[in-house]
Amino acid sequence: MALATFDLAAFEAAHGAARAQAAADLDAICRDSGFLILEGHGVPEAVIDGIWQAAHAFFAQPADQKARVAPPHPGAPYGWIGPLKEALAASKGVETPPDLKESFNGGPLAVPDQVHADALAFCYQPTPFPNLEGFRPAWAAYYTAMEDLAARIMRAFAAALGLPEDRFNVAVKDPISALRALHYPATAAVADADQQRAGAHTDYGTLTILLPQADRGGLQVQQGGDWVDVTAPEGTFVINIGDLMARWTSDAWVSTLHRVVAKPHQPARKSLAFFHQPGWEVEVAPLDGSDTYPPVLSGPYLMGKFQSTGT
Ligand SMILES: O=C(O)CCC(=O)C(=O)O
Ligand SMILES: [Fe+2]
Repeated sequence: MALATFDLAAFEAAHGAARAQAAADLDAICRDSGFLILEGHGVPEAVIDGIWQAAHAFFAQPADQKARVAPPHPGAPYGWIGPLKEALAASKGVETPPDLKESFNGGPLAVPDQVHADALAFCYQPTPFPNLEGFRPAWAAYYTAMEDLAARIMRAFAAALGLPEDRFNVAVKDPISALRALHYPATAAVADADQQRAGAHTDYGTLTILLPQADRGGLQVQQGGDWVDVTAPEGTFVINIGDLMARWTSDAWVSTLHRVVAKPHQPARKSLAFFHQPGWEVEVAPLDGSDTYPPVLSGPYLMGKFQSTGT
């Protein structure tokens, strides 16, 4: 499926009717598919090359090395989550075999001055970084670039919803976003129909910035009951709406079901997913004042979702 494209730099540079048109186009995409290709993102190539190098070097290590940065206790969110440890479909209440993947996960780079004790015990746990030369600076540079990009997209989202462009500023202050490097090993000769590389799920937060490995397919989005293949041209990101944006917009915007399909004899694939999540205590309630969804607090909501997927 060719996803619709949104040029962020062009939106930011536009004035008057052109800006309103770009915002209306973005609104239509978010109502229709909830997935888009982002151009004009401005993330330097060196930052992207750096994180790819770091991810390749990390996953190439033997399992016992990777295990040194496993989450320090059950339920801790960051570090290396080894193969067959997570089933994303479980977040939708669907029982499947575990996903065919491993991941390295990291949280906010700094702890703000005043944080809730639960936040400190969950999303502000330190990320256990591997002892690989260059890994940590490359990770931090990419994480920072993603935070900045997410804040810019949230301004465009506000415009698309006909709100003041700073409407989500409070949500992007002290965000508790997570960056996840994913590795899906090459698949075997036989695939179990129920087992995917990442089971069908929606993302939990406001928006996800995904960078799939070029020339490796597998990401599929559900459209009209069918699974449709998605690819991203090199130099772009795939952006999708998460559940919090659907809650905020009373389902006017869609948090679309997606998965990474497993088929026999696939080569290994990697991706980088940045999950933007408002600050721990940000309340998300329908912007139209309706009772489509009860209000939730960003942090506890995320924690509940996260805990549903561990095996
Ligand atoms: O690897 C991908 O392309 C998508 C991963 C994904 O959807 C997720 O981790 O939430
Ligand atoms: Fe996802």
